[in-house]
Amino acid sequence: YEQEETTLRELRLFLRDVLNKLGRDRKFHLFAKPVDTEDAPDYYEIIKHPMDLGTMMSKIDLHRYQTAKSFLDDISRICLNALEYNPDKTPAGRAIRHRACALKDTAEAILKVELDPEFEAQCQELVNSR
Ligand SMILES: O=C(C1CCC1)N1C[C@@H]2C[C@H]3C[C@@H](O)[C@@H](O)[C@]2(C1)O3
Repeated sequence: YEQEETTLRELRLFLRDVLNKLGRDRKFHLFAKPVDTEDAPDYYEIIKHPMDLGTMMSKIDLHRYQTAKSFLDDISRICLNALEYNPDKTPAGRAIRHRACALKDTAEAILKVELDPEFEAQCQELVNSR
């Protein structure tokens, strides 16, 4: 049991570090907090599964991520929502779409370099065993 808690603690530390790296990049600031309906009144009519980097940090602390894959799934959700809501028809929409793709690619690139596949496999085994 202790070994399992040690593994999950290490995962939380790793994921906070990844989020901090993404949060330091100014071009990802628009993904930092939930979309404000003041700015986009129809946003939550269109986007049914909103996600943002601040919510992800809370989810880490709530022990909502048992694997790095589930963390990446939420990053992909942020990207998908941005592509869905922001059409490729205006410079503003294109800029958001570009940054959404950069967010996803950057997160995947960090994990490719910093995440040990063995460690991720150990996390997945933990999920399977529970
Ligand atoms: O999709 C997003 C965010 C980017 C990733 C989440 N928004 C929808 C609105 C449209 C556009 C301009 C502002 O109205 C601002 O509120 C938003 C925020 O950007």
